[in-house]
Amino acid sequence: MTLVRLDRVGKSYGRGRPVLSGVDLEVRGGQVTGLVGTNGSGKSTLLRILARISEPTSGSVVGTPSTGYVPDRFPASTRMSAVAYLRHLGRISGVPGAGQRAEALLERLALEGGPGAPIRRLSKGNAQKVGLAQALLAEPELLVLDEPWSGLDPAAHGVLGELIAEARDRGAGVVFTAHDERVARVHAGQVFRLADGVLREAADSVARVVLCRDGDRKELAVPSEQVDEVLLDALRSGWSVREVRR
Ligand SMILES: Nc1ncnc2c1ncn2[C@@H]1O[C@H](COP(=O)(O)OP(=O)(O)OP(=O)(O)O)[C@@H](O)[C@H]1O
Repeated sequence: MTLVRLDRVGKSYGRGRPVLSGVDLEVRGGQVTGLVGTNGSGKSTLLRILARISEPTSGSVVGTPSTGYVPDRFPASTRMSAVAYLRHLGRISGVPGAGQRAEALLERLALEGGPGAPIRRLSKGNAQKVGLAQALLAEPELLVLDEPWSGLDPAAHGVLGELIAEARDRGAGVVFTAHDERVARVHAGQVFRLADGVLREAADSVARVVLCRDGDRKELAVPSEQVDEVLLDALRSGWSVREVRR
């Protein structure tokens, strides 16, 4: 089911060159979409339009799913504790059992200081965890995550991957941005690259490499320009190359 669709979406700030020009994107339930692109290519702009926080200058956005949005930097300014803040948000938006759910999410993400930690004193990565818990609290139909991995430690990386997969499995649509295309490939069923205001499928920029060693087999998604380097490292470590799919 299509949750939201961008039709020929354009966005300009002031009189400068448009940041987005003619972007088409369909987000379906049960689908994870990754967006990659260089700094300033317009990824956050596109996510804000998807989350209906910002309006496009041209084109249209069709669909109004319930949405959880995590900005690239969570504004952690309140004196409240993480759990009290989330419980409060849950109460005003009518989420049943918000307190318990918030506590469970914060514990799962291993918030430093626990669910009772005051938000204002949190580090960037820990504040990001509160932002994630907030977005997930009401189990929205659409989850929009702006660079959700930035600032997270490896354990939280793993939990975030699980949370994205769980959202997908309950039928939510997930759209995230990432700087590392390999990270995007691991978590998304489809990956698009934003460049010069245009969105294109990034599928052909990644190769699948299948390696074998002593009965073990592993399959890697490798950016095309790094294939030679990865193969060389693998051969040096005693792996044999079974297949390279470009
Ligand atoms: N509110 C704004 N007013 C004016 N220009 C803006 C505004 N927001 C973004 N821009 C400009 O739009 C362009 C795209 O910014 P955006 O934040 O969407 O890129 P991004 O791909 O998310 O970048 P990064 O990877 O660095 O987070 C940049 O040139 C930025 O300066």
